[in-house]
Amino acid sequence: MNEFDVVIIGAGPGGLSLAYQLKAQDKNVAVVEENLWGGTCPNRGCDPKKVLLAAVEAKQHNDYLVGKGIKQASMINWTDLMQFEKTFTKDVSPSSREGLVNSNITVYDGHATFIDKHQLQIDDQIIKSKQFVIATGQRPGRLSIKGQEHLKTSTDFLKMDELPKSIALIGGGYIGFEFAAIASAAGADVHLIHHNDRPLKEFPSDGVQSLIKQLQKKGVHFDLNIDVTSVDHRDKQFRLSDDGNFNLDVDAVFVTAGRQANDDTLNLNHIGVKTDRGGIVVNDHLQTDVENIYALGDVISKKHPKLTPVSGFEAKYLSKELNGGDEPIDYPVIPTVIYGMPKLAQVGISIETAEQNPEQFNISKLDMKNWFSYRRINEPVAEAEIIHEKSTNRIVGGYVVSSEADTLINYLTMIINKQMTMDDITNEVYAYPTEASDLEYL
Ligand SMILES: Cc1cc2nc3c(=O)[nH]c(=O)nc-3n(C[C@H](O)[C@H](O)[C@H](O)COP(=O)(O)OP(=O)(O)OC[C@H]3O[C@@H](n4cnc5c(N)ncnc54)[C@H](O)[C@@H]3O)c2cc1C
Ligand SMILES: NC(=O)c1ccc[n+]([C@@H]2O[C@H](COP(=O)([O-])OP(=O)(O)OC[C@H]3O[C@@H](n4cnc5c(N)ncnc54)[C@H](O)[C@@H]3O)[C@@H](O)[C@H]2O)c1
Repeated sequence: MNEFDVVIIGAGPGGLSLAYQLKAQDKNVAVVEENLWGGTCPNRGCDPKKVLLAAVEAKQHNDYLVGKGIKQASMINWTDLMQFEKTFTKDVSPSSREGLVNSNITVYDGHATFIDKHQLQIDDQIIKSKQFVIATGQRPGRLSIKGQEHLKTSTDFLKMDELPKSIALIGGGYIGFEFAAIASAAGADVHLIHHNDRPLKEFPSDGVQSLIKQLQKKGVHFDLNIDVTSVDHRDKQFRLSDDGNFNLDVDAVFVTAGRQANDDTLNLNHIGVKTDRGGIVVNDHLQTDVENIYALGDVISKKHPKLTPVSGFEAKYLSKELNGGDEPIDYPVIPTVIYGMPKLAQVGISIETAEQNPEQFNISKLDMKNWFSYRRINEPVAEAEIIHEKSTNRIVGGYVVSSEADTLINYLTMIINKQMTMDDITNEVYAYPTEASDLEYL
């Protein structure tokens, strides 16, 4: 029987990053993966999505300047775009696996389940380890409704060779908004269906309203307060209905109503690892209720967003923790972005908190549309709200809606984490004219 110091279950960004860091400490490490090596982000998540978005960004930047130096609006060819996307995804799994093998990290292909706290079953093999790290991520959630077998997932969306003429997305979260922006720019008639009137509830409502307005201008239909209860397949189309008068016929339906932690097929209850609705329960050392078993990334139940760099941060933390560290994990502020054209990004203290504490915080509302950076590209919307702490004159939070929101939010993240004051920011010299040289106006 093979015995290891640490076995990592799941070869996503979190598990892979940890494996290399532990190997660099001379630990005897194995990684188990049941599906594609590299995990969600590079195979069926962030990266293929952002390749599709490249065409959307190029199209929109072109179209903003029609009549201002550009002759005509451009069109996306979905088939070509998808072929380009596949050049990014096709080698990820073999090369991720090969990278581990070349670094003398043992790899196992198969589904892992625990026999006890020191033994793992992988199909018909059993391996032993002093410690385990569960890094099994999440999978697309399903909807228990009539005709649920007709619902496609985000994984299906990111590999479809042809773009359906009409698409429904059920669930107004990150994935629903991003796919709506991509599919509508590529020419599909898109319906985003949400069960209440507050999609993207973790984002500030003014920012969400601006984003919705822009997507509506591009033809996206928002069907709010609709609880879809059935999907019928008829005449090559799918009819979505609720228990009232809502009926919609489309060519394809995708469920984008949340993701489900991969914690339910590892035999965790049997060995005493606790889970809740959000995933595996860990303490502030990322340790489960079983002392030699840790967990990281999307599979854990946490208040922090489930994102690739957060899994990476937790992997870095665990590489120290499993090497004798004993500090609790201390997360920096984490930026979140809804990609599209425009993008919606936020970081730090929420607008809601700032509004509830006016003695502590100032909120500046900025309409940036006429700033040189945005006028130059003739961008129809560029706005932000920035929160300053009165006592220190420091930026502590904010959100941005614009095509450059991701760049600006990363600057804000650094400014907040490094506790820079407005004087610190304006004392730097930045390349001009750029989003960085705009920082002095915040
Ligand atoms: C459509 C989409 C777009 C996204 N876009 C972004 C983005 O723009 N930016 C961002 O930061 N994040 C984005 N995310 C989220 C990001 O992909 C995840 O946060 C990240 O992949 C989590 O990494 P992880 O290592 O925790 O888990 P994962 O990447 O999910 O990896 C877990 C791995 O464990 C394997 N596994 C599961 N169970 C077992 C088992 N029992 N035995 C063996 N192996 C097992 C799985 O097959 C998988 O490969 C997106 C996600 C999706 C779905
Ligand atoms: N840009 C990024 O960083 C990015 C992009 C995509 C995904 N992700 C990650 O993946 C996770 C999952 O994304 P997601 O969009 O699937 O989930 P989500 O949790 O962000 O959003 C799901 C939405 O669907 C709604 N919903 C639930 N049930 C519904 C129903 N029956 N009908 C209509 N609406 C319903 C929920 O209220 C919620 O607003 C995100 O939380 C994030 O961690 C990140």
